[in-house]
Amino acid sequence: MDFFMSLLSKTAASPYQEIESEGDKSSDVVWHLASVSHAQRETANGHAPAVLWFTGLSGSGKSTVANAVDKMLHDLGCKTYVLDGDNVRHGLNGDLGFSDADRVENIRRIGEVSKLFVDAGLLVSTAFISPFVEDRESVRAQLSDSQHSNSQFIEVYIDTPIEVCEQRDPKGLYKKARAGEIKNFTGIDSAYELPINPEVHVKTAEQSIEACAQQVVDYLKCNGYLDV
Ligand SMILES: Nc1ncnc2c1ncn2[C@@H]1O[C@H](COP(=O)(O)OS(=O)(=O)O)[C@@H](OP(=O)(O)O)[C@H]1O
Ligand SMILES: Nc1ncnc2c1ncn2[C@@H]1O[C@H](COP(=O)(O)OP(=O)(O)O)[C@@H](O)[C@H]1O
Repeated sequence: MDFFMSLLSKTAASPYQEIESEGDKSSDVVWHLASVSHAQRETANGHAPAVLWFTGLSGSGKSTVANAVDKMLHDLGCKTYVLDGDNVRHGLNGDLGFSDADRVENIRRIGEVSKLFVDAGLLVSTAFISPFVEDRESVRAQLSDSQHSNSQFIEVYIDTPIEVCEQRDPKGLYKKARAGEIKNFTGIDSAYELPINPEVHVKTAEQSIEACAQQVVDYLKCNGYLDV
């Protein structure tokens, strides 16, 4: 450690940057600047980083379309990853349930994780109901203070009528919710706030899974994300 510190002290710029403390948080926490720049990562990857933020009801098709998009982008040579509600709730967010407060915390943590993936240069797809406008906009705001010309937050509204979701019912959850066995179920006794101006609006009841995924990839192509 001493060896590295002495090396660092010989370099012109310090890799440490003080950050303003919020409230009573410790001001002893400093930000360590990265030695590989965002531009270097973009050049190496051949694409810009971003989060494709899929939002929609349970059964709307978030996971299905997100994974289809992930496969298409991977096949194009992009660095990608999918963060899925069902998986993340087993690990990182295993302590959270489905009250409004827990959903807010769920999305806050996913927002932070997404930001790290974007910082690492990836095209990350997230598949969470994320029912509240304020929380989605908060993640958007966190990803807007970058040096990139393109926005790093792309909201993908998976728009599927609840009747269709309920008919699909891939996990049998609507049936349980209607029977009163699951409380606070989104669209039944818990709110879903519609996206106001999503970058991509996908109607899964009107087109195939492949066409839905292609619509998202086309957005990236048309907006310069894949042309670095
Ligand atoms: N009460 C209730 N309401 C909604 N969904 C429920 C509930 N209980 C369990 N599940 C299952 O959890 C998945 C949703 O988790 P998310 O993390 O995406 O939810 S949220 O964004 O915090 O609202 C959701 O997955 P998807 O079907 O993939 O959306 C369900 O499988
Ligand atoms: N065009 C489509 N887009 C996405 N999913 C579709 C489509 N048509 C049918 N489905 C089916 O709907 C279900 C969606 O489930 P899932 O992707 O788990 O939704 P969510 O992640 O939103 O809960 C899957 O069984 C999928 O095969």
